[in-house]
Amino acid sequence: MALHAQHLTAYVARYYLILALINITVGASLSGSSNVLSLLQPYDFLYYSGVRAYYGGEWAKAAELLEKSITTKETLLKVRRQCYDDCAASGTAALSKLDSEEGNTWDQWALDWIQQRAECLRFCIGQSVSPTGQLPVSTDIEYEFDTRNPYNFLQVTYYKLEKVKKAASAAHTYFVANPSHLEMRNNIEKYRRMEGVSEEDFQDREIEKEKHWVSRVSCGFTLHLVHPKTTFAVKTNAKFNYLTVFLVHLRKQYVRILHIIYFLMGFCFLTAGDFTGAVQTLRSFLLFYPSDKDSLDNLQLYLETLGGDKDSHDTQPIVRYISESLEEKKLLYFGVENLDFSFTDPDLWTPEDVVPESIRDAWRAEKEKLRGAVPQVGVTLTMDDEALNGTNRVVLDGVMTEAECGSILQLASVAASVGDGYRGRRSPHTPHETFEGLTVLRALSQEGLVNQSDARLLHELGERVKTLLHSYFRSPSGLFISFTHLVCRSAVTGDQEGRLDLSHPVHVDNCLLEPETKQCWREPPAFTHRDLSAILYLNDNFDGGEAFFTKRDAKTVTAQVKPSCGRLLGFSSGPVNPHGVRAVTRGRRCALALWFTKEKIYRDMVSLSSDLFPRRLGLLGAVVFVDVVTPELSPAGAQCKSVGCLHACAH
Ligand SMILES: O=C(O)CCC(=O)C(=O)O
Ligand SMILES: [Fe+2]
Repeated sequence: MALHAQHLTAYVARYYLILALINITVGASLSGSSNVLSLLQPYDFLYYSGVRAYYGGEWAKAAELLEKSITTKETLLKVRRQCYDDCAASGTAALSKLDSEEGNTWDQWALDWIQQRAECLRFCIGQSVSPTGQLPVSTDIEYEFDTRNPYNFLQVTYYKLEKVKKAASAAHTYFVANPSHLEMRNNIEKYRRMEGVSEEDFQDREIEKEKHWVSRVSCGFTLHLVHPKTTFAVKTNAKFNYLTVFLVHLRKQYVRILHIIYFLMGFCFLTAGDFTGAVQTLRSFLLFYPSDKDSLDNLQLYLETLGGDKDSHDTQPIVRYISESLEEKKLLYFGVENLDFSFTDPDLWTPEDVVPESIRDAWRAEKEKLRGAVPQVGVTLTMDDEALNGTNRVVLDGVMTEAECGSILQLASVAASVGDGYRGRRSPHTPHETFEGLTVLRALSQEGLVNQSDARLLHELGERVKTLLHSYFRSPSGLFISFTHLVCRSAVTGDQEGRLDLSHPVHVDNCLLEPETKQCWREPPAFTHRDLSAILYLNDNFDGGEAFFTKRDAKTVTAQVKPSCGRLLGFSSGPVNPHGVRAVTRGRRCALALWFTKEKIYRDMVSLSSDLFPRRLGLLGAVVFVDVVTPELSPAGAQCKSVGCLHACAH
């Protein structure tokens, strides 16, 4: 448990601070209220106290406090959910006004709705949770609980208390989330051999909570958006428009969210067969992006399906909002042009003719900067789980433009060195194809050779894919880019006759698949930290090369995907998704493979910030040894792919 000694030092200062806070709060509240002690206490405080007892060898106390921290965290979540449900109705009177009110007052009613709901939530949560318990916990604590570290402490604690059944269960719970933890694996083996321990004791205590890890955006009537700093709900009816506009109005970064909302909303309405809703959503989207071709085509299609336009959309308040906003902007730009007034337009949708000609160039440049931050316009869902006949799989189209595919293909031909990424082997998977790979790091380090804006695009694509998959799979925890690899496979001309092999054999991205036993071993040399896989395809001018999924036998094909520019195949990296690539029998197939992790220590430092590229390059020169090897090819212990293991690899 040397690991914890490091963590502990970091906690000490915060621990005393929290302790002081608790004393103050409890002391103060006690004088005013008698039941304050029955309120939920901060679970981080309980955890720190438990860890302290652990290091003091006070095993019974440690067990009690650690358990309490776990149950308190759980209860806190339940309370929040319950309050959220209980408060769903509050403020709806204000909400109903949105439809009937004329003029400018709709945003006040929207604000009213949000405020009433917030007040209801605050009151409701305050009934069960102490004021300090309501404070957000530090990211360290989140990390501890996300990685199930409390169970690591509990395992030893129960062992010391000679409660081996509980120890076995804690060990197993920890191991499920940390399958490469060899020490815990050994411990589990030891527990297995112990008298009084049976197979049923190896219970995953977190299984109920984890079940909700990946769930689809349901097409209910309220869309819950969880932003790192805010949680809010958007009604998927006419009022939806008010809210999004209101949010855009509030903060420009919500523009990013707006795209995702519209994307998901359109999809939701469609799957629910509500074409009127889909038309409304599209119309709203087109107000911001009037020339988005796909949306215009879709609108046409939906209207045909509906048999004409029944609603007069001019009466929609969002239309009024836009026209009023544009009038305001005209005035503001007049001020910028004539009165030495400064105004930064947060909206990407402002039409050019609103901006005076004399400042249009500067305005365009500014807008371009903003545009880089926008994840996606015009992305469509092509295949979901059902179409792909499996679990946690998706195909999205329109993720890249033709021009972007062209830039990355160009980058591949200039910079990719033969065999790079697979230990210099020209043909790591099959002798009938040559293989070229380029890592982001290499792209950046080839200054002069590689156009830096292309290299930057490579990085931005990673962020774009992350945003899309994160929202599609609705992972509550953060996702980090773990590795980005630009890969081209070329058929060797004259060597394709009678070919029966694959371009990439069937494998699972985060464990070692053993088709005979249908087991998948989540252990090195597999890249066990990978949680989500994504392949962003760049071209289709080749023969063969379809990606496919199989059952665990690695033989029974369950779905197939044909690559094309801007098509994104996303799937969870685990054993539900064995996959491979069919032989490329003519031409060159290029794709950007990306892997994402929930584990911060495995994040790709190169991908952290495009702004930091030049500075990081120097820093990261030492990480050039980063090498990509496929799970089935890499020798045991050859993994050194993140700064997390830099120390181990450096010497
Ligand atoms: O290129 C593809 O379609 C899949 C590649 C793949 O599975 C991998 O690199 O792990
Ligand atoms: Fe793969």
